[in-house]
Amino acid sequence: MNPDIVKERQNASFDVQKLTYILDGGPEKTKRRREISLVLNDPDFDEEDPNFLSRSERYEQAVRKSAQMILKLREYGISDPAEINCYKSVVRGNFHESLGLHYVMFLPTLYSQCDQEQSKKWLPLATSFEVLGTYAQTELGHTHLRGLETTATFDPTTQEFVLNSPTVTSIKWWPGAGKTSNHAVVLAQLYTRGKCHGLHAFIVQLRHMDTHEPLPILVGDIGPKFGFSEVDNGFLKLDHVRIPRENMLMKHVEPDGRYVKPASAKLTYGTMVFIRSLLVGLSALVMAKSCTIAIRYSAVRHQSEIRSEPEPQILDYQTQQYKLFPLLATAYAFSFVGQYMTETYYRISGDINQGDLSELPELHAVSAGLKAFTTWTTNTGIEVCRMSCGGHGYSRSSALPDLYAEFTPTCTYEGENTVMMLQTAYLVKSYRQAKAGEQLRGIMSYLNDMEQRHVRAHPASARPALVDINDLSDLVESYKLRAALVESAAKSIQQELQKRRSHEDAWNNSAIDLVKASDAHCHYMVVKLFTDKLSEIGDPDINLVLTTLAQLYALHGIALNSGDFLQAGLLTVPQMQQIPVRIKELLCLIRPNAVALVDAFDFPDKVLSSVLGRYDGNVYENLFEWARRSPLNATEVHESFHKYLK
Ligand SMILES: CCCCCCCCC/C=C/C(=O)SCCNC(=O)CCNC(=O)[C@H](O)C(C)(C)COP(=O)(O)OP(=O)(O)OC[C@H]1O[C@@H](n2cnc3c(N)ncnc32)[C@H](O)[C@@H]1OP(=O)(O)O
Ligand SMILES: Cc1cc2nc3c(=O)[nH]c(=O)nc-3n(C[C@H](O)[C@H](O)[C@H](O)COP(=O)(O)OP(=O)(O)OC[C@H]3O[C@@H](n4cnc5c(N)ncnc54)[C@H](O)[C@@H]3O)c2cc1C
Repeated sequence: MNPDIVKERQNASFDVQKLTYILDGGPEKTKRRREISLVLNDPDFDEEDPNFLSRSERYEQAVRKSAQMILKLREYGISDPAEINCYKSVVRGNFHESLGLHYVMFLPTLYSQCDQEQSKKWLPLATSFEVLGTYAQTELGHTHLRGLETTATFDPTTQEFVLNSPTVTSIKWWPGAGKTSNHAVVLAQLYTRGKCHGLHAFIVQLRHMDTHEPLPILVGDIGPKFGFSEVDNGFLKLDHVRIPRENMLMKHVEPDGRYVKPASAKLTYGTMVFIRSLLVGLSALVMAKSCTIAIRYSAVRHQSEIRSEPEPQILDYQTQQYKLFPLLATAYAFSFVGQYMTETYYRISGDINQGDLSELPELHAVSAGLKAFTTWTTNTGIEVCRMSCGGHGYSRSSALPDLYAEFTPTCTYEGENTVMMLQTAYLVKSYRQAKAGEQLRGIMSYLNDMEQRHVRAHPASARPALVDINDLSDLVESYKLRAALVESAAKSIQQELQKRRSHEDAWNNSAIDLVKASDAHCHYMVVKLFTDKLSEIGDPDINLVLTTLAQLYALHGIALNSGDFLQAGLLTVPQMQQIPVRIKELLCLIRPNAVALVDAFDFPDKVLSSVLGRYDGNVYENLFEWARRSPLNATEVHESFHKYLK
C-alpha cells in the first residue's frame, strides 16, 4: 500500500463504511451489492483490456461477456431488475454492451406497452433471450418525433401493417445492436384508412431465428464512433415489410382499420422518460468514478514545490483542490438527486399504470431537465478530472479517456440536451398558471409566491441583503429565487408576441432565456435535494462533512453564475466578494477527508479499471506493467521496421 494513501485514510474524520451505507440506501443494500460484486473474481469474465483490441475483437469480447452474464444471472437466480442493473454495471466496468439496449429499452417497452396477449407471447421470448431486441426510432434525417418518416400502413385485407422507409433520410440510424438483435421495436407514423395518426411502436423481426441471417431487410453496423466500440449501433432500411396486426404495441387499430385513441399519445414515449431518469443516476456514478481516480492519484503524485521542502502531494495545491473538490461535491449531490429521480419515476409511473396521468407532464419535464443538467455537468467534470491528472490522465490506463468517450453521448442520446432543456421550459406554462392565481403542486410550487417576491433585474443596492452565505437554507432560498429567471423568459416571449411574431417564432427567439431558466430550475432542484438529504443523516461526523460539501456545491454554483444572482439582487457585491474566501475555507476543511470521501463510493479496482485510481495507490509500477502489455511490444522489433525503415 502506498504510504501517502495510508496516511490519507488515517486522517478521515468519519466512518467511511457508514457513508457507503447512506449512498447505497442501507447496510443490507451494501452487503448485497458487495456479494454481487464477487462476480468479478469469476475467471469466466477474465478478458483482455479492450484498449489493446481492434473494434471487431472488442465487439466479439463484449458479446461473449453479455452471453456469460445471462448464463450467470440464471445460475445465481438474480431476477430483481435493480440487482440485474447492479450486476451488469459491475461486470461491464466502464464500457457498454451490445445487449444493453435489449435490457434498457426493448424489454421496458414490451413491459409498458404490450397488452395481455402480447405480453404472453413476447415477454417469455424476450426474457429468455431467444428474441434479442433493439429500439429503432432515430432516422438518418431526423430525431424530432413528428419529423420521423418511416410509415406503417394498415392493410385490412391481410390484417397486416406495411412498414416502409420511403427515403434515404428515413433509414433508421443509431439503434444499438444492429448486428446482435433479431427483432426491433420500430417507431413509425401510423396510416390507416388514409389518415396519419402519428408515431406508434411496432415489433418487427429482423433476422432469421436460427441462422441470424437478415430477413429481406437491410440491416447492419454504422461504423466506428467516438466511443461505444462494444456497441454495434445500426442502420435499418425497411422496404414494404409486412408484419401482423398483432405486432402493433397497445393495439390501436381494429381489424376494420378503425383507430382507437390511447389515453395519452405520449405514453408511446415512456421508454425515453425511463432512460432519461436512469441517466441522472449514471451521471452520479461516472462523476464519482472520475473523482475517485483523480483524487486518489492526486494523493500519491508529488510534484514541484510549495516551500523548499520535499515535493508536496499535488492534492495540496489549492488550484488542484479547486478543480476537484467542487466535482466531488457534485458527485454527492447527483447521487442524492439520482435517488430522488428513481423514486419519483417509479412513484409517478405507478400512478400512470393505475390510469392517473396527471403527473406525466411534470415527470417528463423533470426527467428531461435533470438528464440534461447532470449529463452536461458530468461531461465537463470528467475532462477536468482527466486534465488534473496531467500526462498520465491522457493514457488509456487512467480510464478517464474511456469514461469520457463512453459518457459524452449521454448529452446527445435520449434527447439532445438543449432540446431537453427546452422541454423543461414547460415551467413557463407553470409560471403563467401561478401568475393567473392557480396553486401549483410539487416541485413547481415555488412559483406560487413568485409574484410577491418579484425578482427582477434591478440595482442590488436597492434591496436588503437577504442571504447569509454560511447558511445553507439561505443559499437554497436564493437558488429558488434565481430560478425565477423563468420570469425573464416569459417576458421575452411576451415582448416577441407584442412585436406580432407568431407563438413559434416568439418561442425560438426566447430560446436562450428558456434554456437558462430550465438550467436555473434544475440547479435549484439539485441544491435543494442535497440540502434536504442532510436532514436525514443522523451521524454527526458524516452530517458535518456532507454539509461542508453541500455548502461548497452551492457557493461554487453561485460563483460560476454570479451575474444572475447579482442581477436579481439576491446577493450584494460585498457578499459576492466573500464567496471565494469562504470557498477557500471549505477546500481546506474537505482536504483531510478527500480520499475517504471517494473511498465511500466503494468502487472495486476492477470496476474502476484505472491504474491511477487503484485503491493501494501503487501507480508507477503498474503503469509500467500496463505499458509493457501494449500490442506494439509483442515483438522487440516491429514489422514496420522491416517493411519501411530498414
Ligand atoms: C443507465 C443506463 C443507460 C445506458 C443507455 C445506453 C443506451 C442508450 C441508447 C440511446 C437510445 C436513444 O437515443 S433512443 C432515441 C431517443 N430519441 C429522443 O429522445 C428524441 C428526442 N425528441 C423528442 O422526445 C421529441 O421530438 C420532442 C423534443 C419531445 C418533441 O416532440 P413533439 O414534437 O411530439 O412534442 P412537442 O410538440 O414539443 O410537445 C407535445 C407535448 O408533449 C409533451 N411531451 C413530449 N414528450 C413527452 C414525453 N416523453 N412524455 C410526456 N409528455 C411529453 C410536451 O411537453 C408537450 O406538452 P404540451 O405542451 O402540454 O402539449
Ligand atoms: C451512442 C448513441 C447511441 C444511440 N442509440 C440510439 C438507439 O438505440 N435508438 C435510437 O433510436 N436512437 C439512438 N441514438 C440517436 C439519438 O437519440 C439522437 O442522436 C439524439 O436524439 C439527437 O438527435 P440528432 O442526432 O438528430 O441531433 P440533432 O437534433 O440534429 O441536433 C443537432 C443540433 O441541433 C440542435 N437542435 C435540434 N433541434 C433543436 C430545437 N428544437 N431547438 C434548438 N436546437 C435544436 C441541437 O441542440 C444540436 O445542437 C443514439 C445516439 C448515439 C450518439
